[in-house]
Amino acid sequence: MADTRHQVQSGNGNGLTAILGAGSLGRLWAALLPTGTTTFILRQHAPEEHKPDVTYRFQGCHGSQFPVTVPSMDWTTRHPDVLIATTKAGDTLSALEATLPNLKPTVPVVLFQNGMGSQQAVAERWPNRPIMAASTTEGANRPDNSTTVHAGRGETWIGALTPSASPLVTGVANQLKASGLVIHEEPNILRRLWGKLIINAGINPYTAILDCANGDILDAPLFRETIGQLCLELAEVMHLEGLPPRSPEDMQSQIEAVARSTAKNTSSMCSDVRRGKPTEIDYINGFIVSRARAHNLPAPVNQMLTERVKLRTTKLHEPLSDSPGAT
Ligand SMILES: NC(=O)C1=CN([C@@H]2O[C@H](COP(=O)(O)OP(=O)(O)OC[C@H]3O[C@@H](n4cnc5c(N)ncnc54)[C@H](OP(=O)(O)O)[C@@H]3O)[C@@H](O)[C@H]2O)C=CC1
Ligand SMILES: CC(C)(CO)C(=O)C(=O)O
Repeated sequence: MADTRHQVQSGNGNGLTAILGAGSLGRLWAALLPTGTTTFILRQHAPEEHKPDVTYRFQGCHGSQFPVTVPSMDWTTRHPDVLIATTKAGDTLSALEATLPNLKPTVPVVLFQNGMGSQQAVAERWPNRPIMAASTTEGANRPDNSTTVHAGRGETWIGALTPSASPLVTGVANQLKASGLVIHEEPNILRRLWGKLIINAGINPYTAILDCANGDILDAPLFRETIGQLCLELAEVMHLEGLPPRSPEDMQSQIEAVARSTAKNTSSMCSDVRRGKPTEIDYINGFIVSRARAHNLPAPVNQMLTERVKLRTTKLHEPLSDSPGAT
């Protein structure tokens, strides 16, 4: 008899995971899930356009390396049991708009974005679909186009965002556990996402503005002079959003502890700015500003950090006034 423990109840029972977003995190999952059980959903171009396999070298946490080849999705022959969305927060809604018409309405969708706001937008757009969110502390990056590195082992929590997702969380968690990564079912995923949001709000913008590694923010005057007020703003907004009380001092200690324990890391936001990519600031500090505004509350430090990160992204792309050809 077939072992169905790792199969999601609503799917086709083939254990196929479709990954929307063939970036660092998507490639991490594709490398670690069993060979032949993943497929990448690439950007939609012309329907008849041939989409190639995605090939790269994967480097595990302890330096082991192996080649990975993942076929791109062919909707005419393949039907996934789970779709995991590993696009950036700002791309997720439009990527799903293009993809979900192909996906059976009972197939669970798991959102892996950092920050907040994109998950709610997806759950509100498709309230009858089984939508879940995941919060992960795994770390992956791509030093070049053909290499994906598992930079740090972490854990992943998965929980339901829409009512029809609740009975499917165990099946999805079991399917993803075949990767060997640590997965937990999370009954209160929004609380878990807020927990990560606090860390990202207190580290990422500082590293992006100061163009430095996580640990280097700790002695920087910008951080020292504003982190107390930032945590006060976070505590006020979380209180008004009905989350369990957290003291600003406790949040600050946690932010500083993570900055110390990841001292040599380049944060995702600093890395985005350096590469000239859009950042997720609107879903981190920008999200706090918009929730504060909804409660008629000012959030000046979150606002200032959001503006300065945006300025930094724009500035990097402006031609220098003394560059050749500038007018
Ligand atoms: N990397 C990590 O360690 C972690 C990442 N996360 C979160 O996971 C999310 C993804 O991060 P990460 O993998 O680093 O980001 P990447 O930028 O490396 O990957 C995102 C991928 O999505 C692709 N994409 C964008 N739009 C579409 C679309 N419409 N259809 C198909 N593919 C699309 C991008 O393609 P293209 O390059 O062509 O734009 C890119 O390959 C982020 O929200 C991040 O915060 C969370 C925890 C850890
Ligand atoms: C925790 C932290 C800051 C680690 O670098 C992170 O999640 C990120 O870079 O986005």
